[in-house]
Amino acid sequence: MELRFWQGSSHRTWEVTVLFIPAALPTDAIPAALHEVMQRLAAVSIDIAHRIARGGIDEDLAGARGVNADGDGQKALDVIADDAFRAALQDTAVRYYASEEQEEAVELNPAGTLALAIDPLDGSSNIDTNLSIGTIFAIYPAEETAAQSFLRSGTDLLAGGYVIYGPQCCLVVSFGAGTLKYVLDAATQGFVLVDAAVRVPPSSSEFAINASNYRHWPKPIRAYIDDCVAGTEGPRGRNFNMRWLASLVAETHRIISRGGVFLYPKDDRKGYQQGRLRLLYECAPIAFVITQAGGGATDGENPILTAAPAHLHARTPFVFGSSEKVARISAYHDLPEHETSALFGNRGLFRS
Ligand SMILES: O=P(O)(O)OC[C@H]1O[C@](O)(COP(=O)(O)O)[C@@H](O)[C@@H]1O
Ligand SMILES: [Mg+2]
Ligand SMILES: [Mg+2]
Repeated sequence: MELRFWQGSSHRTWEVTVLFIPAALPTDAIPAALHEVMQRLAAVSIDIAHRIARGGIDEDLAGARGVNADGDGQKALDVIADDAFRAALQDTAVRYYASEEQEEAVELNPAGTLALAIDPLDGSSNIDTNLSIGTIFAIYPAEETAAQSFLRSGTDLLAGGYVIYGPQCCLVVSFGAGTLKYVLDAATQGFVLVDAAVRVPPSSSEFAINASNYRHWPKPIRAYIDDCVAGTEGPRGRNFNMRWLASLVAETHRIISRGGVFLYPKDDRKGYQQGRLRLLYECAPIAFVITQAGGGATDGENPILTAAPAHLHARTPFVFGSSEKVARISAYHDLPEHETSALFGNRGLFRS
């Protein structure tokens, strides 16, 4: 079945076509109130996976477009994905749709009971590099206004998840009772549930951070990374490995698969006082998936899931991954300042 939508706004009007595969996602493990919405999300993401695989053949998905509400440059696929999800959710139970690519939330169905927040395309800087990119989504109960629906803590989430467009296309989602992993079967063009109880390994030797910002980080973050980099010669007494993909979904998927920790701290660059990642569209749903899989997710000090965004595009420092590593990074934040200033040696963490 092919669904066609006309998508219009002050600066763009075009047709959005989604090849809608009715049984894109088995719904046995999904709460009934979310069946239709999850089916639509799955159908659109299968379509996006196809377009990514054909990128450069008949369209340039990485071409520059406008600038979004946050001042980030948009690429063609950012806009295509946003339009496709919004159009496909129009006649569903979604009352409010809030997207990283749009300044305000839009009301899709005044009678709807759900509010959906989305990062339609995460990791945009990798669209033309053939590395994994993704979509992140969060579903809340709809309240009277969009603000009431979205400016709340992640503890109210009905669902949080992501789709990764990589060598495999996977959907990883939690409905509040554990984390589920589905893999797209290329033969049937449907997702197959492959793990109904995803668990993040509690410990690991890998950390992920954009180390080019080292000089801008707060002291506890520098101290933690200093101690990892010092390896066997430092206070941790063992070696670590570093990864940085610049694609939050891809980092999440690696951590879900084999553990590790991801850090995007606040730093002293202009515009990064609260880090880079958005609480509503990125951090809350990823934190939901990770904590439901036994991992940890904080802003360095406090749980991400207890924080409510002050506005739709609010950012937050973000640390998540294996529970032991997230707890250790929180402990670095509790050290007295003189201990995070010193290189190696005498941190209270290592005296006992
Ligand atoms: O380029 P930086 O500063 O390392 O930031 C990388 C981060 O930015 C992001 O690309 C932000 O997401 P968008 O691509 O949706 O804007 C994350 O996926 C990634 O973790
Ligand atoms: Mg993103
Ligand atoms: Mg994005």
